[in-house]
Amino acid sequence: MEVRVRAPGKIILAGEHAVVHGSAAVAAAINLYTSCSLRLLSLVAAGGQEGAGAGAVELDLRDPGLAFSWPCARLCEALGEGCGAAGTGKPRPCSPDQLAAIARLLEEHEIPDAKIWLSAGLSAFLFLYTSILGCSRPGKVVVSSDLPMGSGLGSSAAFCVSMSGALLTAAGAVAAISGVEGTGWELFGKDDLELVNQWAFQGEKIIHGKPSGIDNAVSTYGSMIKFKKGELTSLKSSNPVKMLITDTRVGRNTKALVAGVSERASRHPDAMASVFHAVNSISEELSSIVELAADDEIAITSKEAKLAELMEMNQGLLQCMGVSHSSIETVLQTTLKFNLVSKLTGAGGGGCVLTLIPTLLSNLVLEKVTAELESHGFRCFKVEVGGQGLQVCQGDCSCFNGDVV
Ligand SMILES: Nc1ncnc2c1ncn2[C@@H]1O[C@H](COP(=O)(O)OP(=O)(O)OP(=O)(O)O)[C@@H](O)[C@H]1O
Ligand SMILES: C[C@@](O)(CCO)CC(=O)[O-]
Ligand SMILES: [Mg+2]
Repeated sequence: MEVRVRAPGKIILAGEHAVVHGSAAVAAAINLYTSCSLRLLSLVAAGGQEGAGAGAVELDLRDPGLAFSWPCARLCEALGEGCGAAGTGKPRPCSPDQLAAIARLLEEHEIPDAKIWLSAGLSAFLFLYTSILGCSRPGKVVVSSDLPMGSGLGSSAAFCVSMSGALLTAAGAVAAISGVEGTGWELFGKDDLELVNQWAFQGEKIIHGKPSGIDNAVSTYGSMIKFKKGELTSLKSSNPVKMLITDTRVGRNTKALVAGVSERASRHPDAMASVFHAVNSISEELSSIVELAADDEIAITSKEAKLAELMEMNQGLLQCMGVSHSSIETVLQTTLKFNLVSKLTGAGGGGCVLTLIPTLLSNLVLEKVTAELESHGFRCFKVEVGGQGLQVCQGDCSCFNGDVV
């Protein structure tokens, strides 16, 4: 049996970091995906084969170009009781003992120093696989992604959502109920998505430490959402929101940035509470503006001007939180020369920056600003905003553009 799924990355239009402290945030899915294909090997076949791969859980990460294999017997021995297949039951968090056992399993593999940041993703993988399917189900998983990793576009969430979606489908805990017209993709129902989202959140906790849950929610459900304290409101954007994304290519780590903001909040509780409160107001206002129907050029221009101003204010507050970076400031200054407004997206500290592209902006100006940004060594791309969340294609599926097992 082979399952193929994909889960989107995201942009955050307003509210990152403050959302971890209870403020509202607005996020949307983008048309860049992490794809995951999973093939369960039958126990008989796996046991009957001798040599490498027999009776093992294998993971092939195409983008960093690394492959791993853990014999099922070793997983059972290391994880013992933490290893009951719970796929159909309520998602449970990774206990400290389980995490320590997973870390020991990873130490048995030589991960190159330059790719040590992958350990968090590998830990989430081992936790999700063994928690959902148990330790004695041999299988092979291949992951490939359009998303730059560790850049603010939700690569960790897309990884956890696609993995949870594939594993839960293989476990028979969830199943697609409808197709996306004109494509080979199928969608899950609300309850199934909720189960996937809860498992993915447990994976995100391993990677992020203290995630708000917004990234896994938008990757699971898609669309544009307002998210506050775990509660989700779907936003109907009446006009397309066009964003240019600039990847500064400055690597950073969400877990460390989130921890840094929390430390600043404990040093200056009153000041930071005011900052988070201001971000909450910005997200609330931005979410209502997104839903306003603008039918003519004047209305659209005025709507875009309001969105731009709110993004600019949010960027100022992100700077107050200490998560901007000189590369982000360079993007802001460059786009401002063209009267365009930008803000960081995701955890900041480098990574990606959003620039609002007004409907009336000429292609010529867009090309000029892109060329100037790229002259700094940054990478620009345009994305579609607000598409589908988790999708599955079972059987022989030509729509799957990831790598297959
Ligand atoms: N395709 C993948 N394969 C393996 N691990 C991945 C993959 N995508 C993400 N990860 C894991 O997630 C980590 C990056 O997560 P991190 O939260 O720091 O950045 P992000 O999710 O891209 O940005 P943000 O959280 O700001 O949106 C990587 O270091 C790796 O451990
Ligand atoms: C920085 C943060 O707010 C968004 C990361 O995309 C972290 C989170 O909400 O989990
Ligand atoms: Mg992340």
